[in-house]
Amino acid sequence: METAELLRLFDGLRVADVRDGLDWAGLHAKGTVSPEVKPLWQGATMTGIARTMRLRPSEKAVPPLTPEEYTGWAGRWYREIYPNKITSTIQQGEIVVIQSAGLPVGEVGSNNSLEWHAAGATGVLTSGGVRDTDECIMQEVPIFCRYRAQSMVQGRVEFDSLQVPVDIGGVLIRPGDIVVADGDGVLAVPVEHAGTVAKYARQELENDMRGRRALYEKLGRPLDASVQ
Ligand SMILES: O=C([O-])CC(=O)C(=O)O
Ligand SMILES: [Mg+2]
Repeated sequence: METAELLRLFDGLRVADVRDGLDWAGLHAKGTVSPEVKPLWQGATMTGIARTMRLRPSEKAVPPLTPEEYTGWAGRWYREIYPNKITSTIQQGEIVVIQSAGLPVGEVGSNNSLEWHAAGATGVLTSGGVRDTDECIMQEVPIFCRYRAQSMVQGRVEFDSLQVPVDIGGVLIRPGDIVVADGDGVLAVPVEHAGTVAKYARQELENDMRGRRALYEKLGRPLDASVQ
């Protein structure tokens, strides 16, 4: 299925609906990412196609360096050990999905998340840390992460690979799978089940909208986008 068609199928579906769709498709045990992975800011939502990157902890020793030497050494780390291979590969409607090295490091920050967004990514999902969080929140790129962090990557994290299956909060996410995230957390739909899952998720959403719309009317409450 084409990206545009997949995105159309999942357009407007809440995490709760997609969870139900997975159940209806017999996938009770699949999809739900650990609730430790949360939106960085209240109101963040995103739906997109996974473009994955795996990072790994480094065991390279940091040599004794003067601050002047450190500038060059850190720059080399970003060129040689942690090269930015992902930005130029991003397609419109994708979500950058990062299997973190799992260290107290901000592998995602206000700069790279905005760069990925400018390249077409709808949002960012990481099993690890984010830094520059106040700016990330101000920039309003949807980011879902496990924790906040402070450190840069040099001396700590190495690039491993692009477009490999990754583990995000106990869920295997493969390149091309559909990621849906909102205030209820994150889930991933295996792409081969996308049609069935979206169909029953849509049925759940429409039933729910009808039910809540009737309650809105009974309460004399003005209708909003969630019920029409
Ligand atoms: O420099 C990094 O690797 C992460 C970061 O702070 C940013 O992208 O803003
Ligand atoms: Mg930064």
